Amino acid sequence: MSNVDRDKIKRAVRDILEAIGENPDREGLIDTPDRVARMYEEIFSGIHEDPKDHLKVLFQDEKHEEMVVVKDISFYSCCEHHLVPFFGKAHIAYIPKGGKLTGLSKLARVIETLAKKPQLQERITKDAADIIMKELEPYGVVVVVEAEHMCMTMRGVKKPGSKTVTSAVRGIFEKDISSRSEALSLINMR
Ligand SMILES: Nc1nc2c(ncn2[C@@H]2O[C@H](COP(=O)(O)OP(=O)(O)OP(=O)(O)O)[C@@H](O)[C@H]2O)c(=O)[nH]1
Ligand SMILES: [Zn+2]
Repeated sequence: MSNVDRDKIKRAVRDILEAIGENPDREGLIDTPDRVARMYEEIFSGIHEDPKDHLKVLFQDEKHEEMVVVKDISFYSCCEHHLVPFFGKAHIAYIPKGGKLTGLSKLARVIETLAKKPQLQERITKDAADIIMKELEPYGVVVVVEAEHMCMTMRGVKKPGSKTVTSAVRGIFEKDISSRSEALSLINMR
């Protein structure tokens, strides 16, 4: 059972097409409201998921207490101000504690779930760091997100190629400058 009211989206998209002066009944647009409804259901599916549910997979027997970095996690999200895409890469470094090591893909899944709703880049960054801290209770976590916002490139201020970089630093990384530098250099290593 879907949580999305597809018929309501279809009606709204038809209204928008009319409002911009298009003919929603012309051949090329006739199925567009339905396509947009299905697309919204897909790209906003994170509204109905809890990102922390991905972090229940733990490898408790592995006593790995060294840094783990998953970088270049590509994501697509939608800016909550204009409902146009912003997209880029997220990088996560954490130091697991007490056997709370999670599956690598689960870190990417946290980003994926957070991205699939109307969002702010800062909120994805901060929420990912806070959820990992709460669920995995690691020594620390660093999340860096770099993205291009289409509301700044295709319209408005029109600055194609401009990138926004946000970071959230938690736990040991807040105070231990050498650990933080190691995490950031691993993230920046190409
Ligand atoms: N902090 C933050 N701002 C964002 C994000 N995505 C879009 N924005 C900004 O949200 C702001 C909305 O500004 P408004 O003045 O209300 O809207 P606007 O008239 O369309 O603004 P312009 O984009 O400057 O034309 C813009 O500065 C966008 O660049 C984001 O993820 N984080
Ligand atoms: Zn925007």
